[in-house]
Amino acid sequence: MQPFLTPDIYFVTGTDTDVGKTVCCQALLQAANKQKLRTLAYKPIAAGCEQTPYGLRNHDAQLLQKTCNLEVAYKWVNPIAFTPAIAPHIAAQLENKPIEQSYISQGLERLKSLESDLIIVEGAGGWRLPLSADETLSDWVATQKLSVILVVGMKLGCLNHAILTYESILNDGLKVVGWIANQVEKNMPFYTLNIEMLKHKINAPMIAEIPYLHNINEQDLSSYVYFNFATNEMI
Ligand SMILES: Nc1ncnc2c1ncn2[C@@H]1O[C@H](COP(=O)(O)OP(=O)(O)OP(=O)(O)O)[C@@H](O)[C@H]1O
Ligand SMILES: C[C@H](N)[C@H](N)CCCCCC(=O)O
Ligand SMILES: [Mg+2]
Repeated sequence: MQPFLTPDIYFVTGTDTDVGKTVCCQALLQAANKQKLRTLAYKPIAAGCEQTPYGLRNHDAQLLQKTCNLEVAYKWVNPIAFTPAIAPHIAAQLENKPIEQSYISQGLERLKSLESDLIIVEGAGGWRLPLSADETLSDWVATQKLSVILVVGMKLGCLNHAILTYESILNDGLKVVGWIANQVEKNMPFYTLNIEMLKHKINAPMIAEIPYLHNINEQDLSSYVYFNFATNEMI
């Protein structure tokens, strides 16, 4: 019998909230699915949920749940859900449900217990997302020693945000395995010069470049990903 190998796990962060982390997680999962890997997704914390007969549901988490190719219950993809679309630590305070790092870890362990090749973990907000007055989601990523993928939402101001985020991840002792240029604007002025500066500042490959597309969450984005998850090499 083949031994059960542990999956590769990537934590996907972004230069801010709303920069396309979910879109990029979908693209990465679609690429890995085409590469015949068994994929899972984890969105440990989601703020901005709808009440349904089955419980709270977050749109990002539902998209990730349907994009990965192993079937798992919603709760396994998104264990911590808050109704208001606000900073999660504030939602946690309002609802008197503190965000425990151990609970986030348990959720990841549960996914790791399934036979998969790849787990894509989507953060919430940007790198230093507070979980409480004293803890951030990046603390949890550091305890798990996860490899990080940085999504840059290509718009004016992204250079500063990308460089600060990249430096923080390295200072936290973690590896940035790659970054993604996500075109959140149809025509960013001097797009190519911005990409050049990011390539100069970030010592990791640009593993995907996603164009601006309508109905992007419904599209197959796998061809915009230049990373082979089976070999961990650029295509
Ligand atoms: N390349 C793109 N082309 C067109 N629209 C995009 C693109 N990338 C993202 N969007 C749109 O921008 C919005 C934000 O994207 P997304 O939800 O993926 O961001 P996020 O970083 O995951 O946000 P959050 O912090 O809430 O998780 C969505 O409406 C999404 O459809
Ligand atoms: C509600 C939103 N879409 C995200 N899920 C949460 C973003 C929190 C950002 C917190 C902050 O850095 O100010
Ligand atoms: Mg998202």
